[in-house]
Amino acid sequence: MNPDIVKERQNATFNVEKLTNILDGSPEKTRRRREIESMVLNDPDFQEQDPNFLSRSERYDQAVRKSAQMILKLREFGISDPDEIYYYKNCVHPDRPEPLDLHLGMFLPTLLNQATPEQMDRFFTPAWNLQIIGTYAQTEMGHGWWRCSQRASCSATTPTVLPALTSEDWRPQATFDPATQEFVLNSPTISSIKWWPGGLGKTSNHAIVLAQLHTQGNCHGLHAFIVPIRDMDTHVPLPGIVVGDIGPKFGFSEVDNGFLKLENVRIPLDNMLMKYAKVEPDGTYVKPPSAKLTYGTMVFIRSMIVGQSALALAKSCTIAIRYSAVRHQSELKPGEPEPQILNFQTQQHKLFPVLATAYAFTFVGQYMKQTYNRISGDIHEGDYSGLPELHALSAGLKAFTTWAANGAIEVCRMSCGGHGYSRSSALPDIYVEFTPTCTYEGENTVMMLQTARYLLKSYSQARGGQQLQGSVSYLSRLQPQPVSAGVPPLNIQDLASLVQVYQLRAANLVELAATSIQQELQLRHSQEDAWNSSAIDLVRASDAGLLSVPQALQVSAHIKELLIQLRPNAVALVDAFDLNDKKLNSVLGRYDGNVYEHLFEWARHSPLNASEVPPALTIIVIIKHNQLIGSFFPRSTSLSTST
Ligand SMILES: CCCCCCCCCCCCCCCCCCCCCCCC(=O)SCCNC(=O)CCNC(=O)[C@H](O)C(C)(C)COP(=O)(O)OP(=O)(O)OC[C@H]1O[C@@H](n2cnc3c(N)ncnc32)[C@H](O)[C@@H]1OP(=O)(O)O
Ligand SMILES: Cc1cc2nc3c(=O)[nH]c(=O)nc-3n(C[C@H](O)[C@H](O)[C@H](O)COP(=O)(O)OP(=O)(O)OC[C@H]3O[C@@H](n4cnc5c(N)ncnc54)[C@H](O)[C@@H]3O)c2cc1C
Repeated sequence: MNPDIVKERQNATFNVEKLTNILDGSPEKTRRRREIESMVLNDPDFQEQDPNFLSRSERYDQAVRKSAQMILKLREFGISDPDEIYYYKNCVHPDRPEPLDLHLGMFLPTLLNQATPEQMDRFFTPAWNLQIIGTYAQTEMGHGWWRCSQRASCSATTPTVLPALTSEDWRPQATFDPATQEFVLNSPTISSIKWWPGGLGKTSNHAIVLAQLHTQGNCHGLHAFIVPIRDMDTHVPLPGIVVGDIGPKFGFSEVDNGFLKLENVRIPLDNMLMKYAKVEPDGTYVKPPSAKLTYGTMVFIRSMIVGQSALALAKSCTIAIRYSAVRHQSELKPGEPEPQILNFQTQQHKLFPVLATAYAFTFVGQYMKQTYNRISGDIHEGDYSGLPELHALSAGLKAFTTWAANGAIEVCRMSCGGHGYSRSSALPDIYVEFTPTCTYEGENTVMMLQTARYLLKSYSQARGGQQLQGSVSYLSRLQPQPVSAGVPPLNIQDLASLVQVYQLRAANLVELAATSIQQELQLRHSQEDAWNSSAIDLVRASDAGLLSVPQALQVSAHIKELLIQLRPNAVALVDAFDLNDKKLNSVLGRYDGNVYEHLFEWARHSPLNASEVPPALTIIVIIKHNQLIGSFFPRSTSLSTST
């Protein structure tokens, strides 16, 4: 154990185990989490080669092998609680998305939420047993954006009358053919080819495909269809299915994100998910109680991503803070030993806010999950009243927490200096695997605009005298104040006072956006144009804060005090996240702090070190021997035979 890190733990002023129990929810939950963790981490079937030293295809193969083992073990150990599945999966594939994520995270949940009992028997049971492997295909090459309900322009005609049609007409179509009781699915244009779905490229044999429903000559907007894409025995693509991998990406190397072109693919009537909307055998369309129910799985994942932001931050600051406790640099005072870099105020100012945010997001993630479970329970009982708030909250928190975490991971990486750039630190991987959360499940700006839409509606209800409930109740209670009204009193030591100032600021910003829309409406006479011209106000918090200059200085001084208070407990606070070394997989973030010897050991495994003279360098040796440089170089291929 590194002596610095031992000393850090001795100096801590609280019981780490108790805090871990609070983060987990209870001592029993901590015990169970550790039990699951040891099932995976001590299981030889999950041994792996360090993916940093593998090619993409090797990474994919290794991930598929581990995922298949995972499904067998989940079954063997009878693990079926979604939280426990999620936890088990995160231990099997720490920090890395894997080919079955979409199957577990979106295919199964969409069936649970939108399939009829008959469809549950036909699809969910085999999917749970991994006979059916599914993905969720919404995004297309030309559009990530969909409308859940029918628009007047939605048409089933061919592209000969292009000017009269909108982009929605060129999305994938599912046209009901009553003669055969089948839907015929087509991707009418290149841009309507499904693009991005995880596990689609090579792994899945079924896809939930989102397409425009056409029946009896009418278009009814976006609906979900279960489409078999590969033969269940041979895994070869079925007729009319053009499918494959979209190629290497920034990260997600283990995942076969794919493309899918549908060419007159026929599926039976009862492959449309019909818990809510229905098509009768004669083609009659039965409306769902709410068109937005089609988007239910996205709300589920958005809610889950809030907790993922917390986990990514917890990992990043554990690595950076432990490393900062064992790394020594420079001299604070001439002649004295080099201090731990964690003693530099600037290092604390980088890392302690990240630590605080990791804690805050952990609790926000728990709140989001509880809210999701409560409101989706109501929805299952037929009460849809909570849906708008759930949508606005999950969209807004998904965007806010992923943006914040995305930036903070990079702060942690840079705070580790050069070693943060090495893949051995794990920080580059955490970043590349996390950053697409800002894009997928709804691009963040688009999600913020959805939340803004809800806030503006709530604002106008509050101005109309309604008493609002839930997360927007502050809009009923607070009267937005013009900046000229002066600054509100603030006690920065008092949480209630801080919350009040935040609420007032939020109310002011909503008012600002509403005013902008009103002004734009007078100029542009179209609600949509006025909305777009006010989008910056809608999305971005304005620069006008509510604090006076002396208050802002007071905050700054208080932050410095807090840094000093936190310093002795910094390592203990990250220890409380209880991230096992194998799960963290970071040379810099090791629990024992023995960084340098393991950094050296790790580097020796680099494939480039497999031989002292890599084969490619033999050409240099040959060139040297023959003293062949300059004009001879282009003919070097024939030179190798000359020695
Ligand atoms: C027994 C065992 C059980 C086992 C279960 C298994 C569980 C196991 C769990 C274990 C988990 C394992 C691991 C999981 C890991 C998961 C990793 C996942 C990786 C994810 C990869 C990414 C996948 C994707 O990206 S999928 C594609 C996502 N795409 C999007 O998100 C597109 C975004 N676009 C949209 O949402 C829409 O197009 C939108 C909202 C931008 C515009 O739509 P529309 O035009 O219809 O809206 P508006 O006109 O603006 O509004 C109309 C109206 O509707 C309201 N509204 C919009 N959306 C919603 C919604 N979602 N819900 C409710 N309401 C909505 C909107 O507010 C408007 O309301 P008004 O009242 O009219 O104002
Ligand atoms: C790693 C990864 C995995 C994915 N997995 C899946 C999957 O499994 N299944 C699936 O269906 N999809 C998947 N996706 C696709 C993902 O859901 C989409 O990329 C995402 O919804 C964003 O859509 P887009 O790419 O069309 O972005 P765009 O909407 O084209 O966004 C580009 C820019 O335009 C701006 N913009 C767009 N619309 C508006 C607007 N109305 N107002 C203001 N600004 C706007 C955005 O803010 C952004 O800056 C995945 C994507 C990634 C990166």
